Amino acid sequence: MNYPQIIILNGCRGAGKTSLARALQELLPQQYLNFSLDSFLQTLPASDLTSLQTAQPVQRQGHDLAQLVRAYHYALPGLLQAGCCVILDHAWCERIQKRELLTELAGYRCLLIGVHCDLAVLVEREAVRKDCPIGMAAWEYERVHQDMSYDLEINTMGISPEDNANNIYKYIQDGCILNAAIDSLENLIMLG
Ligand SMILES: Nc1ncnc2c1ncn2[C@@H]1O[C@H](COP(=O)(O)OP(=O)(O)OP(=O)(O)O)[C@@H](O)[C@H]1O
Repeated sequence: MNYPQIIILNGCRGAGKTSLARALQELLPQQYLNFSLDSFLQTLPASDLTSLQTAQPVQRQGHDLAQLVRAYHYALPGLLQAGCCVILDHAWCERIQKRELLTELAGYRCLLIGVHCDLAVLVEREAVRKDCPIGMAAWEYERVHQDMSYDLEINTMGISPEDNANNIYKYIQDGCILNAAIDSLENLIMLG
């Protein structure tokens, strides 16, 4: 089977991307690494990570969140060139970050998936978490799917991560069409 080299799950914080990524990793016969910005943030000094998660300024010299996001994107071709398959999850909200990600992935077989969930549910899920500032879900909700087109769109409400993973696997087994990453990149370049 012609598996995608990279599966991107783009959706708001709390939409269920990590749960879906884990279910998909278990289901797929091909091994995929689950790689997210959190994989990078976990390498920060613990107190800096706590500051980030509570929307406090990080005082330490050299801290640059935009640089970390760039590093996250730039690391991807290295993983793919080494032969790894990757499930990537994040809420890409800024046009420049969407363009940077998709530029790095041009030329790779990329399955781009939009992960949706109603705002009211996102706000409920956000309220019980301790690792992100309140209000981020609503901010992301307005931006995350802007200017993007997807190969596949899924909703995490009323359907389990395992069932959504099954639907994605079926899409891959049916010889999935992988046009959305390049279509989205062309659109983002045109928008400037
Ligand atoms: N399909 C689903 N149905 C119901 N609840 C779900 C579903 N998927 C995830 N959840 C719940 O929603 C919460 C957030 O899930 P998850 O961590 O997977 O989201 P996320 O999009 O990866 O968030 P983040 O971007 O912050 O890592 C968790 O409590 C999880 O149990």
